[in-house]
Amino acid sequence: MAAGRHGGYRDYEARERELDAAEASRRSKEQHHHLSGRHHRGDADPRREADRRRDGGRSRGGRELSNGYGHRRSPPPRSRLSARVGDREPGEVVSGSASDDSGGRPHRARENGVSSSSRDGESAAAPMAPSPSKKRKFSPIIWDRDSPKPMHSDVAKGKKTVESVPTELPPPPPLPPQDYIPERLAVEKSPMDVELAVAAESAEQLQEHGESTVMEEEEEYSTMRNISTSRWAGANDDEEEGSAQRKKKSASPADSSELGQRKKALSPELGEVVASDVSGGRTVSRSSDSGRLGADENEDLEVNKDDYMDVDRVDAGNSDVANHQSDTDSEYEVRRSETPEPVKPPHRCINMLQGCRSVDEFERLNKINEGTYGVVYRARDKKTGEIVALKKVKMEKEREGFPLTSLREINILLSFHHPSIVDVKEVVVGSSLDSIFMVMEYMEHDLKGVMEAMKQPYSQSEVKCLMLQLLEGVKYLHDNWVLHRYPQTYSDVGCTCDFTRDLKTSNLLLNNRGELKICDFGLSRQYGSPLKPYTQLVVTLWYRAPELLLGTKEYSTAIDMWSVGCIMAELLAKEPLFNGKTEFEQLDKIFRTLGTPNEKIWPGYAKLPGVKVNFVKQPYNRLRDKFPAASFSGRPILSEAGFDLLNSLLTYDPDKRLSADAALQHEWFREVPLPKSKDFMPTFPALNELDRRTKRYLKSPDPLEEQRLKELQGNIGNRGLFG
Ligand SMILES: Nc1ncnc2c1ncn2[C@@H]1O[C@H](COP(=O)(O)OP(=O)(O)OP(=O)(O)O)[C@@H](O)[C@H]1O
Repeated sequence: MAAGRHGGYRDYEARERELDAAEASRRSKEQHHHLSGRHHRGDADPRREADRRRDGGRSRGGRELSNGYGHRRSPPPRSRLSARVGDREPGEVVSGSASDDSGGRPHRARENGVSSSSRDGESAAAPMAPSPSKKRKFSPIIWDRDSPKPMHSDVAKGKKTVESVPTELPPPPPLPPQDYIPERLAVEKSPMDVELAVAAESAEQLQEHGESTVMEEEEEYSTMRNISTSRWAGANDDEEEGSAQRKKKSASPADSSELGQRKKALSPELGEVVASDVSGGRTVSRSSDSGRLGADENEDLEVNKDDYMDVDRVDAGNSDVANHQSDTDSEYEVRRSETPEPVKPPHRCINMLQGCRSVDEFERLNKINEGTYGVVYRARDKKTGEIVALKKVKMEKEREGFPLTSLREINILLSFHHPSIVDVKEVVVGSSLDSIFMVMEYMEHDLKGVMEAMKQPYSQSEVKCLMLQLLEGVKYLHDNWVLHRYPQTYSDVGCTCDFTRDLKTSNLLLNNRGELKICDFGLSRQYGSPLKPYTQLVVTLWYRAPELLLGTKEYSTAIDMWSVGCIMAELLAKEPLFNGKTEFEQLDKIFRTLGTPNEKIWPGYAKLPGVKVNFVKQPYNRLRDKFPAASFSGRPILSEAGFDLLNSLLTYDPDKRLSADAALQHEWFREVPLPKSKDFMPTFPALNELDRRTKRYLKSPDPLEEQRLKELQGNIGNRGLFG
């Protein structure tokens, strides 16, 4: 069994298997259905078909290279591959010993516009014509779209800007049914469509939470918060929601300036507050320079047009609307009348008027981990008995109140529903209202911890199972991505906001049902600059895309795909692919493996701010050396298709890097060994249920830790290490 292979947890897993036998068999069928459904879905679903076409045929069956050059799935004729070593371009793949291992068959691999050649330089592919049809899909949703011009900032200097204007309208994001928005309002509503409101009543209600001590003992961050007087406008309040949505409908982004002003009042941006009087349905718009709810939020504040966040709303449930924003109202009306009115599913949101629950309603079980930006606890909901993860969001130095943008982001997270995304169930407040906690579904492990505990790397079929789930989650985030443009003065924002920066193994959570879920996709960044974490923990650079390391001012969802490539390599090898300690070292490691990029394989490279002349000059891509097709040296083996996927994810030019959608269609997932069913994925003792000190011992046993563990065992009683 795989479990045995992964660290001797056979008994544990066997117990698990026994208990879950019936359930496992059911899920096995579902999984089978899912996989076969994937095949059929692609053919049956016209939108997916359209996506595939837009991806430039990169999906299986005649797909092209993500680096912009034509590519054949089967090895091309020898004549096309033949070239001398000296003909190789920098960044070119140099296949390793695998070439020999595989009987002299020339390896086809590619990187940055050049196909691979055999290691001895027998062959190298000539670049083929670039495919103009391959464009990275941009987010359907843009914040601050009305900005007169893109705002730039220097990432390397601590300022950052996301500047992405969609070159084409993407298909509507596949929102889950929970997020359904009534047809009439579809053009306006999106998961990102959030309103913040302030009501005097909420202050009183939240004050009733009283004193709490449960989660607070370790907290050092005690500043005045004004969340007690804030709320999200009527998401659960049907009556109010209805009226708010009607107003929103009339406040389309494309509407007149007058409507724009009204919309502004309804959809606050940084620092803007909408106060709602539920009883009277009164809505008052406010704004604050600080971007926070202040104690004096009852004062009417002037609406500043520049502060206004313009959300380009796209409704997932209405692809016509999403894809044809230029349609006239009448055309839209016609389409609406043709579409039957679906039943509105339950919509999860927080009504701050009713107040957030108090953290007192949870019993703390143990501290799971402390991330860079927040502490995560395992806790039990006293009311339901449900085990959850509570993430306390640090708000050190947030003296001016709770950042409004954070509330907006919380609502975004609450609206996300996907099997590969950790569910954020609700937000609860600390006793003194100076802290907030996100209540998340609890996951037993994170991938980083699991890989540290494993004796051997995951098998290829296990990696495929994990990669499929990861890619599904990333695709979901990208389909629902919010593009932000940050105000020129970074300090005006005091926070960053994106859903793309933090794909790394510690943010990939696993449970003992073989499920992988992405956590921490941006919220915590609301509370501080990513370059200035609250703790002194080192922010890992291992998964960071080269364009970010080189200080690009513009980046896209492609940065996540680079991280996905790094994670795939790490899953296969059980060690990080590029583990630099500094940005320079990180780039150096990347260049030594993939070759030093140049203008030819990465147009625009030379103009990137961080490009230095003293980078290592490595003319070839040596990635294949690390993942040969056959190996007697203990290196992880990877088939041609697998290497093709890995190399496509680790393509230098972000525009040519494989998208999540295209990656999901990659032939590697369809060749043997097939992806393992989740039900047969290895399981592990739930380290997250243990005290961190115990965890530390299990990860790296040493005499000192052993002693500490013995002491600790006195505290955990008869429960045993694995509970
Ligand atoms: N829902 C959850 N269930 C179980 N453990 C979790 C959950 N969410 C987070 N964790 C644990 O807490 C750790 C830190 O969480 P998270 O990444 O959200 O915090 P962070 O402050 O953003 O840290 P970083 O920026 O370093 O990733 C994770 O690596 C994981 O071990």
